[in-house]
Amino acid sequence: MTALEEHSNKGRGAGSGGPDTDDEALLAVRNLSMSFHVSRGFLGMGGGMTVNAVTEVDLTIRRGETLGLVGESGCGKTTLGRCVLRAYRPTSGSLAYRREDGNVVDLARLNRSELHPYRRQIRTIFQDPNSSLNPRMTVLQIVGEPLLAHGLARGDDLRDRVAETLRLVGLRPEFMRRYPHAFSGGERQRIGIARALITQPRLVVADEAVSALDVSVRSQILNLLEDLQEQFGLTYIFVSHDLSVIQHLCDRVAVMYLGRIVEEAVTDDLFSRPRHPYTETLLRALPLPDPRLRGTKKRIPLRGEVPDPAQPPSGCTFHPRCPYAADRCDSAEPELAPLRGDRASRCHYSDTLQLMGVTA
Ligand SMILES: Nc1ncnc2c1ncn2[C@@H]1O[C@H](COP(=O)(O)OP(=O)(O)OP(=O)(O)O)[C@@H](O)[C@H]1O
Repeated sequence: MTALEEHSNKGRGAGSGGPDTDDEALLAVRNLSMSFHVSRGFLGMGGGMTVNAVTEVDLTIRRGETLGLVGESGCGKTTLGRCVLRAYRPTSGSLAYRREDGNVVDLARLNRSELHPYRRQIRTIFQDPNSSLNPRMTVLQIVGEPLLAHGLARGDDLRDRVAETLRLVGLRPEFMRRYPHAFSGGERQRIGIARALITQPRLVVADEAVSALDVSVRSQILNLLEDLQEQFGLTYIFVSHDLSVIQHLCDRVAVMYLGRIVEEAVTDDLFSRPRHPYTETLLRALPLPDPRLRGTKKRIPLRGEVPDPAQPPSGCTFHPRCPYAADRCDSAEPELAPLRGDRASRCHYSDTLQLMGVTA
């Protein structure tokens, strides 16, 4: 197998936000699964079990867009993000990444050295700016390190590029001599963003990138991310629990439940007309600042917990918590089926249910 796998780009449209032939697709995630083997009991003497953290995910990320990933804790958002970053090697499936020269390479099949050039193109912003920055490194070392690692700059050139990137994220270049403890949470997150952007990436995975910040700082960082996206044509995958952040920032949203995408839609459509019962209950369980949504229907809490992914329910995995579950739902597993209007839902009854709990 060669490092560069030309991808035939044929086929699967449903639930992928468009067919693979979409020239705007920067990354086409296809049939991607990631399982972990977990040992049980003292020194693993209780045997092992398999946790299917991500199951058969299809998702297309288009150039220049922000795709939101939402779902309760444990639904597989972080694992999916880490597969895209190739921090994990997926158990199966492909990650068809369109390179700058137009060729497509399957990142899922590359080994460590083959992945190296792509690591500067696909970067991450960490969640917690307090723990993700090495306290013993100066800002110059932290922000400049990826340039050194990729052999892109050194010496004065490196210093100049760090200064320029600090300016871009709203920090003074002279800050490069300081250590992380000298900065506030918001400033540290700006340092983390500078570190992610210094290699001029094309795709940025931001996993709960603003959730550790105060509300006022949060909106400044979100505005910064939007400005940087506009300036550099960045593509974002934005993972968040916070639906108001997702609603504000994202062009499209994919909702995950127990490792699978259960609904995908353009942000406004998803928030105003959810088509999967899980999306509807998520929206109705959480307070939303959008006045269009607030107070239109009463809030209902989500019933029960997310089931153990090592022992998922039969049929539709959401059926034990679904307010609309019917007989068929506990035996037959629904597909992620395309609906009208560039959206998809994994529910037997998406076409017939009146999920209008959110808007009047
Ligand atoms: N390294 C690992 N080893 C074993 N199980 C794991 C590992 N990482 C994640 N899991 C399991 O995979 C499932 C999905 O976890 P993941 O962290 O991706 O979900 P999440 O939606 O990002 O949750 P959160 O919002 O809490 O981060 C969970 O059941 C989790 O316990």
